[in-house]
Amino acid sequence: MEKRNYSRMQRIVVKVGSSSLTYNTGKLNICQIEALVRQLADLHNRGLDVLLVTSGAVGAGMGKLGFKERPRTIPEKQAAAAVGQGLLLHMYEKLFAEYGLVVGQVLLTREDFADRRRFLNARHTLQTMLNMHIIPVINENDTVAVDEIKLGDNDNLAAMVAALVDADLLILLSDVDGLYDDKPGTPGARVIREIHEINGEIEALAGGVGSAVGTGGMATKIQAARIAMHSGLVTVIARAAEPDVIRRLVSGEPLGTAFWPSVKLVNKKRWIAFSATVCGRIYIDEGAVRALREKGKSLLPSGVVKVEGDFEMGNTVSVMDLTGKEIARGIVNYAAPEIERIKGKQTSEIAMVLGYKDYDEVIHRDNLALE
Ligand SMILES: Nc1ncnc2c1ncn2[C@@H]1O[C@H](COP(=O)(O)OP(=O)(O)O)[C@@H](O)[C@H]1O
Ligand SMILES: N[C@@H](CCC(=O)OP(=O)(O)O)C(=O)O
Repeated sequence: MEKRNYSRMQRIVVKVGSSSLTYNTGKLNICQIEALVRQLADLHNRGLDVLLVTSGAVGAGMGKLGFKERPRTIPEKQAAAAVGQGLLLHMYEKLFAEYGLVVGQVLLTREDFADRRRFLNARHTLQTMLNMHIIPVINENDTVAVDEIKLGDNDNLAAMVAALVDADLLILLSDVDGLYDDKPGTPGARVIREIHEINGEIEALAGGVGSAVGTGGMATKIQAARIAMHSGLVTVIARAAEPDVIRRLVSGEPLGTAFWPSVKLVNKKRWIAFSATVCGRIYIDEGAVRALREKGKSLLPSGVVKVEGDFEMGNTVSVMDLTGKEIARGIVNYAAPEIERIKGKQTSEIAMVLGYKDYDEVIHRDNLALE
Protein backbone atom coordinates (compact mmCIF):
# COMPACT_ATOMS: atom_id res chain seq x y z
CA MET A 1 0.00 0.00 0.00
CA GLU A 2 1.12 3.54 -0.72
CA LYS A 3 2.81 5.39 2.14
CA ARG A 4 1.25 8.45 3.73
CA ASN A 5 3.20 11.52 2.88
CA TYR A 6 3.26 14.05 5.73
CA SER A 7 4.65 17.47 4.97
CA ARG A 8 6.43 17.76 8.34
CA MET A 9 6.78 15.45 11.30
CA GLN A 10 8.37 17.01 14.32
CA ARG A 11 5.76 17.08 17.06
CA ILE A 12 3.30 14.30 17.79
CA VAL A 13 0.53 13.84 20.32
CA VAL A 14 -0.42 10.25 21.10
CA LYS A 15 -3.66 9.56 22.94
CA VAL A 16 -4.33 6.14 24.34
CA GLY A 17 -7.80 5.13 25.50
CA SER A 18 -8.84 3.28 28.66
CA SER A 19 -9.81 0.23 26.60
CA SER A 20 -6.16 -0.15 25.56
CA LEU A 21 -4.60 0.49 28.96
CA THR A 22 -6.75 -1.63 31.22
CA TYR A 23 -8.20 -5.12 30.95
CA ASN A 24 -11.91 -5.79 31.45
CA THR A 25 -10.93 -6.75 35.01
CA GLY A 26 -9.97 -3.10 35.51
CA LYS A 27 -6.31 -4.06 36.06
CA LEU A 28 -3.58 -2.34 34.05
CA ASN A 29 -2.49 -3.93 30.78
CA ILE A 30 1.20 -3.73 31.57
CA CYS A 31 2.41 -5.24 28.26
CA GLN A 32 0.42 -2.66 26.31
CA ILE A 33 1.73 0.21 28.42
CA GLU A 34 5.29 -1.08 28.06
CA ALA A 35 4.99 -1.31 24.28
CA LEU A 36 3.58 2.21 24.14
CA VAL A 37 6.35 3.69 26.29
CA ARG A 38 9.05 1.87 24.31
CA GLN A 39 7.85 3.36 21.04
CA LEU A 40 7.44 6.86 22.46
CA ALA A 41 10.91 6.73 24.04
CA ASP A 42 12.36 5.68 20.70
CA LEU A 43 10.68 8.56 18.86
CA HIS A 44 11.93 10.93 21.53
CA ASN A 45 15.46 9.62 21.01
CA ARG A 46 15.06 10.28 17.29
CA GLY A 47 14.56 13.94 18.14
CA LEU A 48 10.77 14.21 17.84
CA ASP A 49 8.69 16.11 20.39
CA VAL A 50 6.38 13.60 22.02
CA LEU A 51 3.32 14.29 24.18
CA LEU A 52 1.20 11.53 25.68
CA VAL A 53 -2.49 11.99 26.50
CA THR A 54 -3.49 9.05 28.62
CA SER A 55 -6.89 7.88 29.77
CA GLY A 56 -7.36 5.06 32.20
CA ALA A 57 -7.44 6.83 35.57
CA VAL A 58 -11.04 5.86 36.29
CA GLY A 59 -10.48 2.37 34.84
CA ALA A 60 -7.32 1.72 36.86
CA GLY A 61 -8.95 3.12 40.02
CA MET A 62 -11.91 0.79 39.48
CA GLY A 63 -9.53 -2.18 39.36
CA LYS A 64 -7.68 -1.17 42.51
CA LEU A 65 -10.90 -0.51 44.42
CA GLY A 66 -12.47 -3.77 43.25
CA PHE A 67 -15.38 -2.12 41.36
CA LYS A 68 -17.01 -4.48 38.86
CA GLU A 69 -18.76 -1.71 36.88
CA ARG A 70 -17.92 1.86 35.99
CA PRO A 71 -19.11 3.97 38.96
CA ARG A 72 -22.29 5.95 38.28
CA THR A 73 -21.98 8.97 40.55
CA ILE A 74 -19.50 11.73 39.79
CA PRO A 75 -17.85 11.69 43.26
CA GLU A 76 -17.28 7.94 42.94
CA LYS A 77 -15.72 8.40 39.50
CA GLN A 78 -13.56 11.17 40.90
CA ALA A 79 -12.45 9.02 43.81
CA ALA A 80 -11.60 6.18 41.41
CA ALA A 81 -9.68 8.62 39.19
CA ALA A 82 -7.73 9.96 42.19
CA VAL A 83 -6.54 6.42 42.94
CA GLY A 84 -6.05 5.40 39.31
CA GLN A 85 -4.17 8.51 38.17
CA GLY A 86 -1.48 7.81 40.78
CA LEU A 87 -1.15 4.22 39.58
CA LEU A 88 -0.92 5.32 35.95
CA LEU A 89 1.69 7.96 36.56
CA HIS A 90 3.76 5.62 38.69
CA MET A 91 3.76 3.14 35.81
CA TYR A 92 4.74 5.74 33.17
CA GLU A 93 7.40 7.23 35.40
CA LYS A 94 8.95 3.82 36.02
CA LEU A 95 8.85 2.68 32.39
CA PHE A 96 10.14 5.91 30.84
CA ALA A 97 12.90 5.99 33.48
CA GLU A 98 14.11 2.62 32.15
CA TYR A 99 14.95 4.49 28.95
CA GLY A 100 16.49 7.39 30.86
CA LEU A 101 13.56 9.71 30.21
CA VAL A 102 11.68 12.02 32.55
CA VAL A 103 7.91 12.50 32.53
CA GLY A 104 5.85 15.38 33.90
CA GLN A 105 2.19 15.11 34.84
CA VAL A 106 -0.17 17.70 33.35
CA LEU A 107 -3.81 17.62 34.45
CA LEU A 108 -6.14 19.97 32.59
CA THR A 109 -9.82 20.95 32.61
CA ARG A 110 -11.99 22.75 30.09
CA GLU A 111 -11.31 26.04 31.89
CA ASP A 112 -7.62 25.79 31.05
CA PHE A 113 -8.60 26.03 27.39
CA ALA A 114 -11.62 28.32 27.74
CA ASP A 115 -9.82 31.17 29.47
CA ARG A 116 -7.37 32.77 27.03
CA ARG A 117 -4.84 33.62 29.75
CA ARG A 118 -4.82 30.08 31.14
CA PHE A 119 -4.68 28.72 27.59
CA LEU A 120 -1.54 30.74 26.87
CA ASN A 121 -0.06 29.70 30.24
CA ALA A 122 -0.68 26.02 29.49
CA ARG A 123 0.96 26.44 26.09
CA HIS A 124 3.96 28.09 27.67
CA THR A 125 4.35 25.33 30.26
CA LEU A 126 4.07 22.53 27.69
CA GLN A 127 6.54 24.27 25.41
CA THR A 128 8.98 24.67 28.30
CA MET A 129 8.64 21.00 29.20
CA LEU A 130 9.41 20.01 25.61
CA ASN A 131 12.42 22.33 25.57
CA MET A 132 13.62 20.55 28.72
CA HIS A 133 13.10 17.12 27.07
CA ILE A 134 10.39 16.19 29.56
CA ILE A 135 7.62 13.96 28.22
CA PRO A 136 4.27 15.52 29.17
CA VAL A 137 1.83 12.88 30.40
CA ILE A 138 -1.55 14.53 30.16
CA ASN A 139 -5.03 13.65 31.41
CA GLU A 140 -8.14 15.53 32.36
CA ASN A 141 -8.09 16.63 35.99
CA ASP A 142 -10.92 14.21 36.78
CA THR A 143 -10.83 14.65 40.54
CA VAL A 144 -11.90 18.29 40.32
CA ALA A 145 -13.69 18.37 36.97
CA VAL A 146 -17.40 18.59 37.64
CA ASP A 147 -19.84 18.92 34.73
CA GLU A 148 -19.48 22.65 34.08
CA ILE A 149 -15.72 22.55 33.65
CA LYS A 150 -15.34 19.05 32.29
CA LEU A 151 -14.24 18.17 28.79
CA GLY A 152 -15.48 14.68 29.54
CA ASP A 153 -13.39 12.76 27.07
CA ASN A 154 -9.74 12.53 26.23
CA ASP A 155 -10.19 12.45 22.45
CA ASN A 156 -11.25 16.10 22.47
CA LEU A 157 -8.63 16.86 25.12
CA ALA A 158 -5.91 15.34 22.92
CA ALA A 159 -7.03 17.36 19.88
CA MET A 160 -7.08 20.56 21.92
CA VAL A 161 -3.62 19.80 23.27
CA ALA A 162 -2.38 19.05 19.74
CA ALA A 163 -3.76 22.39 18.53
CA LEU A 164 -2.36 24.15 21.60
CA VAL A 165 1.20 22.98 20.94
CA ASP A 166 0.92 23.17 17.13
CA ALA A 167 1.58 19.45 16.67
CA ASP A 168 1.95 17.86 13.23
CA LEU A 169 0.29 14.53 13.98
CA LEU A 170 -2.37 13.34 16.42
CA ILE A 171 -2.59 9.58 16.96
CA LEU A 172 -5.69 8.23 18.72
CA LEU A 173 -5.00 4.67 19.84
CA SER A 174 -7.97 2.51 20.70
CA ASP A 175 -9.22 -1.08 20.70
CA VAL A 176 -10.36 -0.88 17.04
CA ASP A 177 -8.38 -0.72 13.78
CA GLY A 178 -9.95 2.58 12.78
CA LEU A 179 -13.31 3.96 11.78
CA TYR A 180 -15.39 1.18 10.21
CA ASP A 181 -17.90 1.85 7.45
CA ASP A 182 -20.43 -0.25 9.41
CA LYS A 183 -20.81 -1.44 12.99
CA PRO A 184 -17.49 -3.18 13.87
CA GLY A 185 -18.03 -6.94 13.75
CA THR A 186 -20.69 -6.73 11.03
CA PRO A 187 -19.67 -9.07 8.19
CA GLY A 188 -18.12 -7.08 5.36
CA ALA A 189 -17.47 -3.97 7.51
CA ARG A 190 -14.16 -2.33 6.52
CA VAL A 191 -11.92 0.35 7.90
CA ILE A 192 -12.09 3.63 5.99
CA ARG A 193 -8.46 4.49 5.26
CA GLU A 194 -8.46 8.18 4.32
CA ILE A 195 -10.96 10.94 5.16
CA HIS A 196 -10.70 14.46 3.74
CA GLU A 197 -14.03 15.83 4.91
CA ILE A 198 -16.18 15.02 7.93
CA ASN A 199 -19.74 15.07 6.66
CA GLY A 200 -23.02 13.71 8.04
CA GLU A 201 -22.30 10.28 6.60
CA ILE A 202 -19.02 9.98 8.52
CA GLU A 203 -20.65 11.25 11.71
CA ALA A 204 -23.44 8.69 11.35
CA LEU A 205 -20.87 5.87 11.46
CA ALA A 206 -19.83 6.81 14.96
CA GLY A 207 -22.61 4.94 16.75
CA GLY A 208 -23.10 5.40 20.46
CA VAL A 209 -20.68 5.28 23.35
CA GLY A 210 -17.70 2.96 23.21
CA SER A 211 -16.36 0.12 25.29
CA ALA A 212 -17.16 -0.67 28.95
CA VAL A 213 -14.23 1.40 30.23
CA GLY A 214 -14.03 4.02 27.45
CA THR A 215 -16.04 7.22 27.31
CA GLY A 216 -16.95 8.58 23.94
CA GLY A 217 -16.62 5.77 21.39
CA MET A 218 -16.04 6.92 17.82
CA ALA A 219 -18.19 10.04 18.14
CA THR A 220 -15.62 11.86 20.28
CA LYS A 221 -12.78 10.67 18.03
CA ILE A 222 -14.51 12.24 15.05
CA GLN A 223 -15.04 15.48 17.02
CA ALA A 224 -11.33 15.40 17.83
CA ALA A 225 -10.41 14.84 14.18
CA ARG A 226 -12.54 17.85 13.22
CA ILE A 227 -10.62 20.11 15.63
CA ALA A 228 -7.32 18.75 14.34
CA MET A 229 -8.32 19.18 10.68
CA HIS A 230 -9.04 22.87 11.28
CA SER A 231 -5.76 23.18 13.14
CA GLY A 232 -3.77 21.93 10.17
CA LEU A 233 -2.67 18.56 11.53
CA VAL A 234 -3.24 14.97 10.52
CA THR A 235 -5.19 12.64 12.83
CA VAL A 236 -4.97 8.86 12.73
CA ILE A 237 -7.21 6.43 14.61
CA ALA A 238 -5.50 3.05 14.97
CA ARG A 239 -5.36 -0.04 17.15
CA ALA A 240 -3.07 0.30 20.16
CA ALA A 241 -2.26 -3.43 20.13
CA GLU A 242 -0.97 -3.38 16.52
CA PRO A 243 2.76 -4.18 16.83
CA ASP A 244 4.94 -1.08 16.65
CA VAL A 245 1.94 0.96 15.62
CA ILE A 246 3.28 4.42 16.50
CA ARG A 247 6.63 4.00 14.79
CA ARG A 248 4.96 2.55 11.69
CA LEU A 249 2.42 5.36 11.56
CA VAL A 250 5.09 8.01 11.90
CA SER A 251 7.03 6.41 9.07
CA GLY A 252 3.95 6.77 6.84
CA GLU A 253 2.53 3.25 6.89
CA PRO A 254 -1.17 3.55 6.01
CA LEU A 255 -2.56 1.90 9.16
CA GLY A 256 -5.91 2.89 10.66
CA THR A 257 -8.03 5.83 9.51
CA ALA A 258 -6.30 9.10 8.61
CA PHE A 259 -8.10 12.45 8.62
CA TRP A 260 -6.35 15.05 6.48
CA PRO A 261 -6.32 18.74 7.43
CA SER A 262 -8.34 21.40 5.69
CA VAL A 263 -7.56 25.12 5.78
CA LYS A 264 -5.59 25.97 8.90
CA LEU A 265 -7.22 28.61 11.08
CA VAL A 266 -4.84 31.10 12.65
CA ASN A 267 -4.12 30.52 16.32
CA LYS A 268 -6.60 32.96 17.80
CA LYS A 269 -9.43 31.81 15.52
CA ARG A 270 -8.73 28.21 16.50
CA TRP A 271 -9.09 29.17 20.11
CA ILE A 272 -12.37 30.97 19.39
CA ALA A 273 -13.71 28.03 17.38
CA PHE A 274 -12.77 25.16 19.65
CA SER A 275 -11.65 26.23 23.09
CA ALA A 276 -13.42 29.39 24.24
CA THR A 277 -16.60 29.04 26.32
CA VAL A 278 -19.66 30.02 24.29
CA CYS A 279 -21.66 32.51 26.37
CA GLY A 280 -24.62 33.30 24.09
CA ARG A 281 -26.06 33.44 20.59
CA ILE A 282 -26.56 36.12 18.00
CA TYR A 283 -28.99 35.43 15.12
CA ILE A 284 -28.24 37.23 11.87
CA ASP A 285 -30.16 37.76 8.61
CA GLU A 286 -29.33 36.30 5.20
CA GLY A 287 -27.49 39.39 3.96
CA ALA A 288 -25.20 39.28 6.97
CA VAL A 289 -24.59 35.53 6.50
CA ARG A 290 -23.46 36.25 2.92
CA ALA A 291 -21.29 39.18 4.00
CA LEU A 292 -19.49 37.00 6.57
CA ARG A 293 -19.20 33.87 4.47
CA GLU A 294 -18.62 35.15 0.97
CA LYS A 295 -17.00 38.52 1.54
CA GLY A 296 -15.10 37.88 4.77
CA LYS A 297 -16.70 40.97 6.39
CA SER A 298 -17.15 41.86 10.06
CA LEU A 299 -20.58 41.52 11.68
CA LEU A 300 -22.32 44.91 11.87
CA PRO A 301 -25.38 45.73 14.00
CA SER A 302 -27.60 46.06 10.91
CA GLY A 303 -27.48 42.29 10.26
CA VAL A 304 -28.36 41.27 13.83
CA VAL A 305 -31.93 40.03 14.32
CA LYS A 306 -31.99 38.42 17.78
CA VAL A 307 -29.75 38.10 20.83
CA GLU A 308 -29.81 35.26 23.36
CA GLY A 309 -27.87 34.93 26.61
CA ASP A 310 -26.40 37.29 29.15
CA PHE A 311 -22.91 37.78 27.76
CA GLU A 312 -20.45 40.58 28.28
CA MET A 313 -18.16 42.45 25.95
CA GLY A 314 -15.15 40.23 25.16
CA ASN A 315 -17.09 36.98 25.54
CA THR A 316 -17.34 34.42 22.74
CA VAL A 317 -20.76 33.80 21.20
CA SER A 318 -22.22 31.57 18.51
CA VAL A 319 -23.41 33.34 15.37
CA MET A 320 -26.52 31.63 13.98
CA ASP A 321 -28.47 31.95 10.76
CA LEU A 322 -32.24 32.30 10.98
CA THR A 323 -32.77 28.53 10.60
CA GLY A 324 -30.85 28.09 13.86
CA LYS A 325 -27.67 26.74 12.28
CA GLU A 326 -24.39 27.88 13.78
CA ILE A 327 -22.32 29.54 11.06
CA ALA A 328 -19.52 31.10 13.10
CA ARG A 329 -18.17 31.91 16.55
CA GLY A 330 -16.74 35.24 17.51
CA ILE A 331 -15.71 37.61 20.29
CA VAL A 332 -18.24 40.42 20.78
CA ASN A 333 -17.38 44.11 21.09
CA TYR A 334 -20.58 44.87 22.99
CA ALA A 335 -22.51 43.17 25.82
CA ALA A 336 -25.87 41.45 25.16
CA PRO A 337 -28.09 44.35 26.40
CA GLU A 338 -26.21 46.81 24.17
CA ILE A 339 -26.51 44.57 21.10
CA GLU A 340 -30.20 44.19 21.90
CA ARG A 341 -30.51 47.97 21.58
CA ILE A 342 -28.42 48.43 18.42
CA LYS A 343 -29.61 45.35 16.51
CA GLY A 344 -30.94 46.20 13.03
CA LYS A 345 -29.46 49.74 13.25
CA GLN A 346 -26.88 51.37 10.98
CA THR A 347 -23.35 51.85 12.30
CA SER A 348 -23.92 55.61 12.19
CA GLU A 349 -26.79 55.22 14.68
CA ILE A 350 -24.79 53.38 17.40
CA ALA A 351 -23.61 56.53 19.18
CA MET A 352 -27.11 57.99 19.24
CA VAL A 353 -28.75 54.83 20.55
CA LEU A 354 -26.15 53.93 23.19
CA GLY A 355 -24.88 57.42 23.97
CA TYR A 356 -21.36 56.35 22.95
CA LYS A 357 -19.65 54.26 20.29
CA ASP A 358 -16.55 52.19 20.98
CA TYR A 359 -16.67 50.05 17.83
CA ASP A 360 -18.40 49.98 14.44
CA GLU A 361 -18.68 46.19 14.47
CA VAL A 362 -20.54 43.82 16.77
CA ILE A 363 -17.82 41.25 15.96
CA HIS A 364 -14.68 42.21 14.05
CA ARG A 365 -13.69 39.77 11.29
CA ASP A 366 -10.30 39.16 12.99
CA ASN A 367 -12.25 37.75 15.96
CA LEU A 368 -14.63 35.65 13.89
CA ALA A 369 -14.10 31.95 13.13
CA LEU A 370 -16.44 30.67 10.43
CA GLU A 371 -17.78 27.09 10.50
N1 LIG B 1 -17.96 2.88 13.04
C1 LIG B 1 -17.20 2.47 14.08
N2 LIG B 1 -15.94 2.05 13.82
C2 LIG B 1 -15.13 1.65 14.83
N3 LIG B 1 -15.51 1.62 16.13
C3 LIG B 1 -16.74 2.02 16.47
C4 LIG B 1 -17.65 2.48 15.46
N4 LIG B 1 -18.80 2.85 16.07
C5 LIG B 1 -18.63 2.62 17.41
N5 LIG B 1 -17.40 2.13 17.67
C6 LIG B 1 -16.91 1.75 19.03
O1 LIG B 1 -15.95 2.67 19.51
C7 LIG B 1 -15.12 1.95 20.46
C8 LIG B 1 -13.86 2.75 20.79
O2 LIG B 1 -14.20 3.82 21.62
P1 LIG B 1 -13.84 3.85 23.19
O3 LIG B 1 -14.32 2.62 23.87
O4 LIG B 1 -14.31 5.16 23.74
O5 LIG B 1 -12.29 3.73 23.08
P2 LIG B 1 -11.10 4.39 23.87
O6 LIG B 1 -11.20 3.92 25.29
O7 LIG B 1 -9.95 3.79 23.15
O8 LIG B 1 -11.22 5.87 23.71
C9 LIG B 1 -14.89 0.64 19.77
O9 LIG B 1 -14.55 -0.38 20.66
C10 LIG B 1 -16.22 0.39 19.06
O10 LIG B 1 -17.03 -0.47 19.81
N1 LIG C 1 -10.00 11.06 32.11
C1 LIG C 1 -10.63 9.75 32.03
C2 LIG C 1 -10.72 9.29 30.61
C3 LIG C 1 -11.92 9.68 29.86
C4 LIG C 1 -11.89 9.11 28.44
O1 LIG C 1 -12.00 9.84 27.46
O2 LIG C 1 -11.64 7.79 28.28
P1 LIG C 1 -11.39 7.07 26.86
O3 LIG C 1 -12.67 7.10 26.04
O4 LIG C 1 -11.02 5.70 27.24
O5 LIG C 1 -10.29 7.79 26.17
C5 LIG C 1 -9.77 8.70 32.74
O6 LIG C 1 -8.55 8.88 32.84
O7 LIG C 1 -10.33 7.68 33.15
